Amino acid sequence: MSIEIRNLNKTFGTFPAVRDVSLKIETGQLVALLGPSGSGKSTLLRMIAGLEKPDNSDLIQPEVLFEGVPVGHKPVRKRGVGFVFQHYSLFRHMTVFENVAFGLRVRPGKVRPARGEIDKKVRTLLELIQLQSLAGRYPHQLSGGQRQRVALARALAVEPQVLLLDEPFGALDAQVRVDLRTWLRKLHNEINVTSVFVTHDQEEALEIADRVIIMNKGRIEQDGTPYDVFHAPETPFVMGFIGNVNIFRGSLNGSRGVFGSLTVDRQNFPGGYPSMEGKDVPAEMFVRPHEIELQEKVAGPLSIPVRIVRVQPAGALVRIELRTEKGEPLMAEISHDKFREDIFRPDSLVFAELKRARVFSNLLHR
Ligand SMILES: Nc1ncnc2c1ncn2[C@@H]1O[C@H](COP(=O)(O)OP(=O)(O)OP(=O)(O)O)[C@@H](O)[C@H]1O
Repeated sequence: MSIEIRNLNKTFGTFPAVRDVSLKIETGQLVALLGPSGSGKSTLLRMIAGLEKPDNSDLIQPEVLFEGVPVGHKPVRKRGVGFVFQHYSLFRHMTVFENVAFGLRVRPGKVRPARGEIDKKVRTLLELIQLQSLAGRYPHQLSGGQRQRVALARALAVEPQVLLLDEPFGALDAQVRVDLRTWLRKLHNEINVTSVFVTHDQEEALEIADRVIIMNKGRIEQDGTPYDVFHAPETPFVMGFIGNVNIFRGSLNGSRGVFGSLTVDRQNFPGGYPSMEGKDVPAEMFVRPHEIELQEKVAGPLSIPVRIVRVQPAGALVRIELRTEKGEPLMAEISHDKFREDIFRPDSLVFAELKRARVFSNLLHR
């Protein structure tokens, strides 16, 4: 089922938690709402669910449509939505099996499946979440990750048209989160229910979502594939929020930018550069650590002399902490192969060549 929302706003008192959000989600997509704490993700999700009413006035007429049909007037239980929350409380006095069966058993007589059918369905779901062998256990006899899987099976039992997940793995420890997100992606490939999940964990969003919607201060900053938001960030906020980044503050004078001791020219700039006229326009240059190459000699116009402060070789890439002549910190990441080739000793002087950088003018994006 597709989801479309138009002109959603939500103000709490005078505080605008969600501002003018419109978007369309295709059937079967797995979409992540990603943003820092307080950016409005949960509020947006709750409005899609019907748990929160969007602002409505003569000027703003919000709409939530499922498969093109407005559902704004429908209460939560009639929207065909399945939920999984961070602290989803399973019924403590019910077994795993009974928890999953619950939503079907409480259906009114006319639409309640027969007992045998419910049993069959629950068994299929337990198989799907790979907990068949724990059907008779009670929630307190499960790990946190197992409990969240049961919560998901319980949400799926009533065959929701849309699945909404609010930080579903937020309360779990790091390794369990990693396992569960791989598992959730696989599960989604099998069942293909249109799903929206809220997270503040960028790795989680980039790894499992088809599409990532980045929110900041109640607005959508960027809406794109994981590849796009990582490699082609459209705003300084997205550039700084996704992945690690070095930021150089400076200014633009037409086609020339000055960032500390570095002067760059739009003509031979390896990355995005805003085209704008004007003098001394405040700007920021963003460089990812893996887009810096370290050399013994100066190499090209985007080469800065730096001193090595510290080397952290424990990881997929070697992280090298640097300091510019002006004392500004800079972080580079190089491969272990490269690290073996050259001599990178703390305190030695090398040149950091910016292989790719992106300039954003503060005026254009604020
Ligand atoms: N019922 C409420 N009453 C007043 N303010 C609220 C209410 N619900 C949310 N807010 C405020 O709205 C803003 C957005 O909250 P929301 O929970 O949507 O953010 P979020 O991006 O999901 O954050 P988090 O990741 O911390 O859950 C926050 O500043 C929050 O304090």
